[in-house]
Amino acid sequence: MEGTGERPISSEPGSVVAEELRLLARTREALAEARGPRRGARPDGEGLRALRDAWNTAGEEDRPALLAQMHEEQARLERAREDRFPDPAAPYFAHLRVRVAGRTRDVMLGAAPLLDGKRGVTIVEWRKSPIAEVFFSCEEGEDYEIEVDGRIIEGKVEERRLLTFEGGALASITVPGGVLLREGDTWRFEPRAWAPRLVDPTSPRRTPETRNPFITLDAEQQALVDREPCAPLLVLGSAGSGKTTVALHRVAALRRRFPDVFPAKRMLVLVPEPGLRRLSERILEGLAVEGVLVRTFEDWIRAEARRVFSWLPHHEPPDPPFAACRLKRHPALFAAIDRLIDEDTSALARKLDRLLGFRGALRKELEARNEPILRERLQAIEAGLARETPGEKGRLLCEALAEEQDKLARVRGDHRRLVGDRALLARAVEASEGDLPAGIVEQVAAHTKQQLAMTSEEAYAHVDADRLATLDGRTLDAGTPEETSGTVDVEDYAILFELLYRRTGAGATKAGTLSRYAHIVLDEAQELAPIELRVIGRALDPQGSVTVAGDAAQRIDRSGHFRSWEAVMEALSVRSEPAFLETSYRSPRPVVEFAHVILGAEAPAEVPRAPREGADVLRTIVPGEGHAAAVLCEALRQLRADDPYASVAIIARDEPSARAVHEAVARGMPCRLVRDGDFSFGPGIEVTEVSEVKGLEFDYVIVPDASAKVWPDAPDHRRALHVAVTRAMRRVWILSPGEPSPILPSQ
Ligand SMILES: Nc1ncnc2c1ncn2[C@@H]1O[C@H](COP(=O)(O)OP(=O)(O)OP(=O)(O)O)[C@@H](O)[C@H]1O
Repeated sequence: MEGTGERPISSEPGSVVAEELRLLARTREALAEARGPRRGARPDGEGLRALRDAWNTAGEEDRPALLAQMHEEQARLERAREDRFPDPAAPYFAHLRVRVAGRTRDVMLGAAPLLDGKRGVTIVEWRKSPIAEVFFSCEEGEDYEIEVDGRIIEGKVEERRLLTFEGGALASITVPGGVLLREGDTWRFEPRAWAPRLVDPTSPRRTPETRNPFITLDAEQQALVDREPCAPLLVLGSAGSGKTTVALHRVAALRRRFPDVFPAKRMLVLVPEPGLRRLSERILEGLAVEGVLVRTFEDWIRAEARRVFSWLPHHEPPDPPFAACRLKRHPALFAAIDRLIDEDTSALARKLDRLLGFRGALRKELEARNEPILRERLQAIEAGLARETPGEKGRLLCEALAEEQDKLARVRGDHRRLVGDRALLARAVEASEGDLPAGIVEQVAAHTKQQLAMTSEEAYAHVDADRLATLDGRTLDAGTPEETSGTVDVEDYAILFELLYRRTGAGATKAGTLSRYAHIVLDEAQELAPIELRVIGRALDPQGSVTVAGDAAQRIDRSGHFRSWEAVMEALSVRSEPAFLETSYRSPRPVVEFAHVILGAEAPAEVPRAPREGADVLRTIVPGEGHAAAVLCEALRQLRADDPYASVAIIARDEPSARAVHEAVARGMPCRLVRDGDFSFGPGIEVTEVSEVKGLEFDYVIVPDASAKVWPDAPDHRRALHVAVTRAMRRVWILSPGEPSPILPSQ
């Protein structure tokens, strides 16, 4: 890029404004020229040229169709050209002035690039360009090095400014020590920093030693831990009130006091996410408990199902439809299972009726013709009917069932029918009383059909294996809709156990048995569906006990099947009055109060007690994602200096948002994108999504995407935001790029 040839900007506000306005004017000129006349875009596409040629040689009858195609192509080209240009109303959001090889250069950062050497205008894409990284990672006056096309380029940052626009006009410019704000035709200087100072001034800095402090349980918690070993325990309470702590301390206490009744191998801790699995393992380790199995529910039931139903396919679909997950976990599926079993039983009853009718006919026949073969048949039937159990019908039914002793094959057939038979699926929809949409039947049936279809490897089993090998070593169906073939959904495992139980009254097949435990901890139990809870209940020894911990306000499972805690305990086949923990230990008072308001109508009547004071929740609104990235990097850089051993979680709404934020922040500083619970539980910056952080905690929590678009006002978004902010042990920062989420309390 060429230098502007202008004097470096002085700190005098007028000259800064004048220079930015000049740059803007030049940019708009460059933009107008680059975009060209709006109508009649140049026919620069190959496709359009080909269509024009075809038009010249086409007969009259083909021309209308060709014309339509040409219009379409033209529109496509125009769209493509439009998309590549910056928005004239706000063409960039940042200005970087660097000195490279003795020359000064101005680089603007925006969503779309623009280059006009003649006018000295360079706008780079902030997400991709190497020079944009300098803006995010360096202070004014710092030297930098970047790699461009394999070459190292060195330079020095001279100026770094963030800009905002309102109604197409420049509205603010950051300058050292503050910001210049336009007010009508004049500009005013306001002393304030770009980004808020996140450090919590009320707590001492973290040191490596201040992690994992030893906890003394309060009297209420201790009483729960000391409960009768065989009594079930339901422990409820708001976020951070110590539910996990109590559940795991109870495991330690049972191990310590009754090692023979509760051997480690016969104790199971089930959690919803891998992050909480790892944290629970660490806490148990801290309590000197070894050998207790800690699993996510999915991992546990997958392993159980694969052992008991050895014929199961080995793969789960990479991207299963939400409809299947929703219906398969819905309590209304029980109605479909009932019908499936009933239909089968009535088929057997019909068979029996025929048999009884046959006996009557045989008797009459024998009276008429006294033939030995008829006598033998009648004797055989009567012998069968006369065996000692109450009621002929019931006995015959049992016999008929016993005939089909291969229960395994039966469960397999039942399962295929249940998830593939439209009439049975429709029964579930009907039983849901409007909760499940009618269209879900078709979606699930189609998904099942695809799952039962042969994979390409099976279909082409007769072809040489090396001819079937793909270049990237993946399966033939990978990345195609056929990759669902030959798979089983994770939700099917609980259904299979339910069917097995209905058929056999037990959880065993020839291949294996559902494991049994002397004690099971169920953490974040609000996330489990009744059909899943029933399997867990059956995995409990008859004398075994269970600790259930949860908080209905934190349920973020998208399929939303939680009804009540009574229903949870009933599905587990245990009874216990709930115990409530009243004190929020994790977060300071301002965070607890903020999180309470976020819940809206679902908030409990009382704000949880929070004995610890702390810093206010910070809130920042910026015009867009580019600004958000710049402000985030600035604030994090400062936080790293202020509290270097702190753990910082940037918690986005979902995975795509977490990826985008990570990509942006990683331009400015080291940070990790965390998936599958791979948290460090130590100092550093980690970017993740809400569903990953259930049950976890971090010193600082940043919600980086708190806009109306990403967090609309709906109960599930409210609960998810509540979960995100209640992870904070010190401070919360809510950053809204664009219009803030309506969930946020008014300031
Ligand atoms: N009696 C106590 N005194 C001090 N700190 C405690 C006490 N009980 C629990 N804590 C701490 O409070 C934090 C939250 O505890 P825990 O994770 O058990 O809460 P939770 O109710 O399971 O939270 P969530 O619902 O968010 O999963 C932890 O850091 C824990 O060490």
